[in-house]
Amino acid sequence: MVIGVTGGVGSGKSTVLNFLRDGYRAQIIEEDQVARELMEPGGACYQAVTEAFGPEILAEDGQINRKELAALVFSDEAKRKQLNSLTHPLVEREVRRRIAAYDGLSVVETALPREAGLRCFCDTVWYVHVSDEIRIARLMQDRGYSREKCLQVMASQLSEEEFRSLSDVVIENGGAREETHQQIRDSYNIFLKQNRF
Ligand SMILES: CC(C)(COP(=O)(O)OP(=O)(O)OC[C@H]1O[C@@H](n2cnc3c(N)ncnc32)[C@H](O)[C@@H]1O)[C@@H](O)C(=O)NCCC(=O)NCCS
Ligand SMILES: Nc1ncnc2c1ncn2[C@@H]1O[C@H](COP(=O)(O)OP(=O)(O)OP(=O)(O)O)[C@@H](O)[C@H]1O
Repeated sequence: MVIGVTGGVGSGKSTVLNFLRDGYRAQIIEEDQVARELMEPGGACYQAVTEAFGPEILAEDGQINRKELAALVFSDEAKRKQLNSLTHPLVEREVRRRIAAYDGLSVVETALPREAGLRCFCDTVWYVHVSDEIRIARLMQDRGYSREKCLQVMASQLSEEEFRSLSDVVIENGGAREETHQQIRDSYNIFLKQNRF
C-alpha cells in the first residue's frame, strides 16, 4: 500500500510522515530528500544540473550550493522548470525502486504532486492543509525563512484548489498536533476498510 502526502511548503507534511513512520512502521520517502541525494557529487542528477546551471551554483568543495540554486529557480519560472525536468524523472525512478523494494506501507511525500506524477504510483493521496498565514508564521519562527521567501516558494506551488482536486483526503493541520494525529488514524482506518488491504 502506498500513501502520497502532499501540501505546500510548511503545511506540516513532515509532521504527518513522522506519525505514520512511528505508528504504522511506514517506509518514508521524501522526494526533496531523494532529489538532494541525487544532486550530491557522483549522484545521478549532479552532472546534468551543474552543466545546465554553470559554475556559479558550485561551492568550493564541488557541492551544489543549494541557496544559490534556490535563489535562481524561485525567481525564474523557466529555470525552475528546467531544474524540474532534469531531476524529476530520476527522482520518480528512485521512488518507484524504493516502493518495490519495501514489503509494507510506503509513504511518499512531495510538495509537487502533479510534476511528480504522484497519483500514478499511490493508492491514496492526502493533502495537508494549513492557512497561508499560519504556515508563514511557522516557517518564519521554526525555519528562519523570511516572509518574502515563504511567498516566493508558495507562488511557485499549486493553489489550494489544485491541491484539493488532486487529493482524496484533506488533513487539516492548523490546530494542535493531536488533532492532526486523530485525522490520520481515521483516514488510515477508512482507507483500509474501503479497500480491504
Ligand atoms: C531548489 C533547491 C536547490 C532548494 O534547496 P533547499 O535546500 O533550499 O530547499 P529544500 O530542497 O529543502 O526545499 C524546500 C521547499 O521548497 C519547495 N520546492 C523544492 N523544489 C521545488 C520546485 N522545483 N518547485 C516548487 N517548489 C519546490 C518544497 O516545498 C520544499 O519542501 C531544491 O529544492 C531542489 O533541488 N529542487 C529541485 C528538485 C525538486 O523539485 N524537489 C522537490 C520534489 S522532487
Ligand atoms: N500542528 C502543528 N502545530 C504547531 N506547529 C506545527 C504543526 N505542524 C507542523 N508544525 C511546524 O510547522 C513547520 C512546518 O512543518 P513541516 O516541516 O512538517 O512542513 P512541511 O510540509 O514538511 O514543509 P516542506 O514543504 O518545506 O518540507 C515545522 O517547524 C513544524 O514543526
